[in-house]
Formats: sequence, structure tokens, C-alpha cells
Amino acid sequence: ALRVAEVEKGKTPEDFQQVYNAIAKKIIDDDEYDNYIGYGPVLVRLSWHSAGTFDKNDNSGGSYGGTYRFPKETNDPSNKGLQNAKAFLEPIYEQFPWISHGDLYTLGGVTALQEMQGPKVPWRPGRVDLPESATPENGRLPDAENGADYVRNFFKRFGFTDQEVVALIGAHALGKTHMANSGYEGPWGAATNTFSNEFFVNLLNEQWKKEKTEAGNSQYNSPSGFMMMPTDFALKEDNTYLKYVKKYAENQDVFFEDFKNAYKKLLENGIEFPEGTPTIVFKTLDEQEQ
Ligand code: HEM
Ligand SMILES: CC(=O)Cn1cnc2ccccc21
Repeated sequence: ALRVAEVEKGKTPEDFQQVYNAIAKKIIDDDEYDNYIGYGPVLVRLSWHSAGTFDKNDNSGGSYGGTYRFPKETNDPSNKGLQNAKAFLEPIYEQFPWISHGDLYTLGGVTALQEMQGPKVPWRPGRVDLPESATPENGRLPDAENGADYVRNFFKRFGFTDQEVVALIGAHALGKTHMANSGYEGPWGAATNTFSNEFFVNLLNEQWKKEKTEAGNSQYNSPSGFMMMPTDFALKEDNTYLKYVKKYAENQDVFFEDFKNAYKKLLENGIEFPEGTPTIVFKTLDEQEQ
């Protein structure tokens, strides 16, 4: 079914900047989360998972309907740990009850990314909440215990190129994996809440050892405490992906530009935005100080 955006009645870009500011201030206030990594990374992951159920073959799933709010999707094993991001956003929704859940989940990721020194991601409002019946079935999100062929095939459902896939997975510069959530653990100490191209730099420069986790998963560990999941490591094993890994390791600006474009495409996949829908480039808190 076609998803046509309808901007929340009477709301202007300034109204959405107020939501951005409330999320950004709460990220600063709730800084102790996950051993002081903060909520930035898990908010980015929620935005990706809310959009990552999209299937271009029947235009089902995706960020539009905000169906992550329903138990079937919240409790998808692939979404373990995202309850923390959902709880973080609940008071924001209470403060701005006019916003759709699809807009809230995607705006949460854009806010977190920009406040973590990431690129400015142009964002458009107008996702409209769909009923529980529109909730996609579990199992549409990717499984990390796989190689390059799986990754390439998985992202065909979104219409992404190899370059867009590599750029998007660069979000794994943020935060960490948690044994209780996914059966992977780490990185230790080195987890970050600042967006950069370090995922690609680490992937190319660290010495990796393949080990089994206590959950029986494979993960690659480096002496300096970094880790990669099999689907991360696949990006350097595949010659086409490797070309982009090198490009991004060498030039952070190119990575930021490509990530911005791929992330916007991910968050807007399957949605038709009518003429006149505003495109908003939010100011960071720092830019509003003066
Ligand atoms: C092959 C594709 C992908 C796979 C298999 C994958 C898998 C995972 C897994 C298993 C975790 C650990 C979750 C936990 O234990 O808490 C994780 C974390 C994360 N993922 Fe991905 N992911 C993929 C693509 C992406 C994309 C496209 C984005 C965003 C654009 C993203 C953003 C994140 C972030 C920010 C975290 C850290 C969350 C935190 O620190 O709580 N991932 N991913
Ligand atoms: C910083 C780094 O490359 C560690 N890392 C590698 N893969 C990751 C997936 C999610 C979060 C962090 C991850």
C-alpha cells in the first residue's frame, strides 16, 4: 500500500525543532545510561530498526506506520535492548502528543546522530500512525551470523547499492553490543558516542582473532579491545565492499556525505512526500546557544 506523508496538522519546522531540542537535552540529562555511553547510539539503532522492516516488493513495513510501538514488534528478538530507547522517548511523546510515532522514532535517530557530531541529515515529517494490524511479522531484521552474500541479498529488499550498505553499517562506530541482547559483547572501554569513520579504520588496521562468544556466536576480537560481528567483518572479505571500506577509512568527509544520503533514504523508504512537505535541517543545541 502506498504511504503518503501528511504533516501533523498546523505544525511547522519550528515545532519539530522543539522536539529535537527536548530529545537532545534529555540525551545530555540521562548521560549515565550504558556506563555513560548515553542514549545516542541506541536511539540511532531504534530509528534503523523502525525503518528496517521495509520491503519494497509490497511496500510493507518501514518507518511510516510507527508499528514498533506495538508489542509484536517491540518484542521481536531482533529488537532486544531497544526497549531502553522506547522508554527514553515516552516522556518526549507525552510532551508532544501531536507527533506521529514514525516521525518520533526517526527524529530520535537524527537528533542523536547530529548531537554525536554526525552529519546533518535533512528530515521530512508526515509519517502517519498505522493500526496494529499493519505490524509486520518478526524476523525482517538482519542476523549478524552471516557473510557478504547474505548482507548483499538482505539489503536488496530496500533497493540499496553496495556503497549505501557499507556506509550504513558504518553506524557501528557508535555504542556497543550487549551479550544479553544479541549474544555479542564489546567493544570494551572503546565504545563511543561520537560519530566518526573509526569503524572502517578499525576494520582495516586492527589484528583480528575469530572467537566464540558464550552465546555460541562468532565474533572477531582485537588485542586493543575492539570487536566485529561476522557481518561487519564481511565488509573487508568482499572485494566490492572492501573498496568502499577503504574509501571511508581514508576520508571521513566522504563517509559522512554518503552516510547522510543512505540514512535519509533508509528513514524515508516507501514514503511519498507530497509537494510542499518541508525538508528540515535541524540546528544542533550548540548552534542555538548564542
Ligand atoms: C547487516 C546489518 C546489521 C546487523 C546484522 C546489525 C546487528 C547489530 C547487533 C547484533 C547489534 C548489537 C545489539 C546489542 O547487543 O545491544 C547492533 C548494534 C547497533 N547497530 Fe547494528 N546491525 C546492522 C546494521 C545497522 C545499521 C544499518 C545501523 C544504523 C544505520 C545500525 C546501528 C547500530 C547501532 C547504533 C548499534 C549500537 C546500539 C547500542 O549501543 O545500544 N546497525 N547491530
Ligand atoms: C567501534 C566498533 O567498531 C565496534 N563495533 C563493531 N561492530 C559493532 C556493532 C555495534 C556496536 C559497535 C560495534
